[in-house]
Amino acid sequence: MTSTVTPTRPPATLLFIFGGSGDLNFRKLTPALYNLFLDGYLPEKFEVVGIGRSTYTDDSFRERLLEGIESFSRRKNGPDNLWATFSPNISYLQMDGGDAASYHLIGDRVREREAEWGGPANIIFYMSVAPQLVPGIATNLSQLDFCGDKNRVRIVVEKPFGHDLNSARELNALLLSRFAEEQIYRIDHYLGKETVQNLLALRFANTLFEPIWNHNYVESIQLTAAETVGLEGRGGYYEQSGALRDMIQNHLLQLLCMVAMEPPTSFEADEIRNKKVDVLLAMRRIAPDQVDQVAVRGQYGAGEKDGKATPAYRQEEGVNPESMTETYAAVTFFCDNWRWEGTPFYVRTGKHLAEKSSVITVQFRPAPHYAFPKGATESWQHNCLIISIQPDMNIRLRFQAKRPGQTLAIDPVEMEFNYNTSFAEQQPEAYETLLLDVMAGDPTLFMRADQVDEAWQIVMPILDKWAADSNPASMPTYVPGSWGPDEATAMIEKAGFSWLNE
Ligand SMILES: NC(=O)C1=CN([C@@H]2O[C@H](COP(=O)(O)OP(=O)(O)OC[C@H]3O[C@@H](n4cnc5c(N)ncnc54)[C@H](OP(=O)(O)O)[C@@H]3O)[C@@H](O)[C@H]2O)C=CC1
Ligand SMILES: O=C1O[C@H](COP(=O)(O)O)[C@@H](O)[C@H](O)[C@H]1O
Repeated sequence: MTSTVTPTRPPATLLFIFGGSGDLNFRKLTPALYNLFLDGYLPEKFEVVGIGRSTYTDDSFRERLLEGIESFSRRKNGPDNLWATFSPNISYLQMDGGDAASYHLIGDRVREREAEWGGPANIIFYMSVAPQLVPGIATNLSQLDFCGDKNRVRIVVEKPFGHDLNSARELNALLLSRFAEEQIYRIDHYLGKETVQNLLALRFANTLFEPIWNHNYVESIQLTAAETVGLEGRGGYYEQSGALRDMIQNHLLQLLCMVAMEPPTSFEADEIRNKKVDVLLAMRRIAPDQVDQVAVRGQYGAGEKDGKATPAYRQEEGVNPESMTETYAAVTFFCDNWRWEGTPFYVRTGKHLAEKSSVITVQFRPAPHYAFPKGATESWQHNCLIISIQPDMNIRLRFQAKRPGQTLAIDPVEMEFNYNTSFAEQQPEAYETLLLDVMAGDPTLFMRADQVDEAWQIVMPILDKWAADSNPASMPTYVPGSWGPDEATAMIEKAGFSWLNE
């Protein structure tokens, strides 16, 4: 989060990307770095070193990265082929992250560059590799004599952060035995999205909402992250993960924290993170015998898209034909504190759903009394604040208005704020914001160890209950292109609500 008004350029930075030859760097990291360069945010002295076992020369590596930019960057190559100016700052280091003996190559590179730049630089190690490689790489890095320097050495750890509470604790313990907490940047890319950061502005830069932002006025809150895509070739990963681990334990619980947190007294990283972790600490723990009442899972069945048959999840490549991995999850959470006691938070996510849509809907209570004549309120709907995170980026306030004419009738209408019409600026990608924050040493939008731990504690009873069920017939299914399994509808309707597909 850019806590200063205009970010100053970070100091000289040497960024090593373990997994430089991988998909994440190709699709997200280098495009983000290049956009930062185009916008003038990168340090004047800057180098990226991609690391992997594959064979590349510096030139062939740069060529591959340019392909990624042409395919995936919001700006492509940009004006005047500035890639030709930027790409000499990129090089490739062929090494195996598990081979401790080769880490002197990193030490050599740091010393060379610092000698050339005339002083110490920020050194960032981005772990864009499978999670099982992270402990070994972190251990090997920590042997380098400069890695204890808290002021200028940082490591960035990609998701998934652990597979469950125990493995997350082990990973945190390992990292914290080698690096200080302030050196560890645990990425949750949702927190880098503009519309997610705007939740803080919406809530804490306005007086309008705060008086009614509590259980007295808010009847329920829904958080949805619906995707139309399926596995996109990540069957091997997803089969070990599932919707609850992949999206709810991290992204959606982080969003919930931003919606539910108390006002911070400052924008200091730990102040924001303390307020967020307070929400997690207050969340009602789910007893094993309550799981079926508050959580629903599902798997997509076979379907059709654009006139072509699509396979059921269990027929996807890399997926067990009797898989018990959920591609949809919906959970009812409660936050037991003064502000939110009794207000349910309905959270859901899934693959192959009807729409790509991440949206937060705050539904307010009805007025205590409607004095209008009978029939006038037939079209009445709840007052709602609908916060669209993506792909639409807008905030809508739904309220009632009198329909013009001599008959007294009220209809729901909306006021809308839309990023595209209100602001001329382009939206930076989440990874642009997050990479700039790492370079600037601002951890506000990154997860602290205690946040990760609490989030795992909250979902573990559900994961344990689901893991204990090995009967393939017990997994609810849903039609691709729908809004999920009927069981999810039943869960929310039993409580007197319905899913809002806004
Ligand atoms: N791709 C995405 O969109 C997203 C990915 N992530 C996370 O980012 C991380 C990377 O994902 P992704 O890029 O998709 O994975 P890939 O499988 O595409 O890339 C893995 C990378 O790890 C490198 N690697 C593997 N073994 C070693 C080793 N022993 N030493 C050095 N490098 C090694 C590979 O390089 P080589 O084979 O050359 O050694 C490759 O560059 C994962 O944790 C993933 O969960 C998170 C969110 C989104
Ligand atoms: O972390 C992940 O997020 C993506 C969805 O991200 P978005 O920015 O497109 O909403 C999801 O597809 C993926 O499974 C998950 O690992």
